[in-house]
Amino acid sequence: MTGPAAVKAAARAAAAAARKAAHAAGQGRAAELLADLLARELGGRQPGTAASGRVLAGYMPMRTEIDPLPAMAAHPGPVCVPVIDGRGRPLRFRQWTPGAAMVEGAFGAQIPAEGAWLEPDVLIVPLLAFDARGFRLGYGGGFYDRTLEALRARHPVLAIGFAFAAQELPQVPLEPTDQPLDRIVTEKGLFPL
Ligand SMILES: Nc1nc2c(c(=O)[nH]1)N(C=O)[C@@H](CNc1ccc(C(=O)N[C@@H](CCC(=O)O)C(=O)O)cc1)CN2
Ligand SMILES: Nc1ncnc2c1ncn2[C@@H]1O[C@H](COP(=O)(O)OP(=O)(O)OP(=O)(O)O)[C@@H](O)[C@H]1O
Repeated sequence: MTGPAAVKAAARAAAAAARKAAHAAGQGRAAELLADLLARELGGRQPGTAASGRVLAGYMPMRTEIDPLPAMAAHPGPVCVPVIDGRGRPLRFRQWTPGAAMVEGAFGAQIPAEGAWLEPDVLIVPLLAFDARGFRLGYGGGFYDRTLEALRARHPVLAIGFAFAAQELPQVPLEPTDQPLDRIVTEKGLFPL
């Protein structure tokens, strides 16, 4: 392997180690800070407010990812989580509620056993590393890049990276297909982009 893919693979290994150490130290009030940002950006957290009309995509935390579940549970509108539809394809999203029956999906992620397929306009995006330009490094499937590209071609999208502060890199290695994040939230609060 040469070129950007090899550079990304090396960055992934270092980022995974940094995330593991941060995860062991705990995420503090990170999920509450994320819920606060969502309420601020989307306009409230009560049923009947503007936020209840917005479809939020979260994720089921795997490995040492920071846990967004409390922020997902606090969203007043529909919430969904990613489902892999095949290599080289954008993610699909299935409705999730706290306590929904889950099964193991591709690559070890938990996915809802049943439920409506939804199109999110706000996404909490998992990552291995991020930088101050808003670029991210994931597990290398290109799933979120393809997904954000497709969603952004259809309607405005708010993509919020959620991570430990220790996952910041000076510059994430880039490829032309990388889609930037609109916001990044860590356990220290909203990260200035
Ligand atoms: N919580 C969570 N759910 C998610 C994602 C995520 O990043 N986090 N995804 C975001 O895309 C999708 C899952 N994508 C994944 C892609 C690759 C690997 C993985 O284990 N990759 C191997 C290398 C595999 C290979 O190259 O063949 C590895 O990292 O060791 C895991 C998940 C959908 N659901
Ligand atoms: N929209 C796209 N169209 C075609 N190829 C793409 C697209 N987005 C990403 N790719 C390709 O997918 C591969 C993996 O992308 P990348 O390394 O950016 O994944 P990642 O962002 O780390 O993973 P993920 O988004 O799944 O968490 C790269 O070779 C990239 O060129």
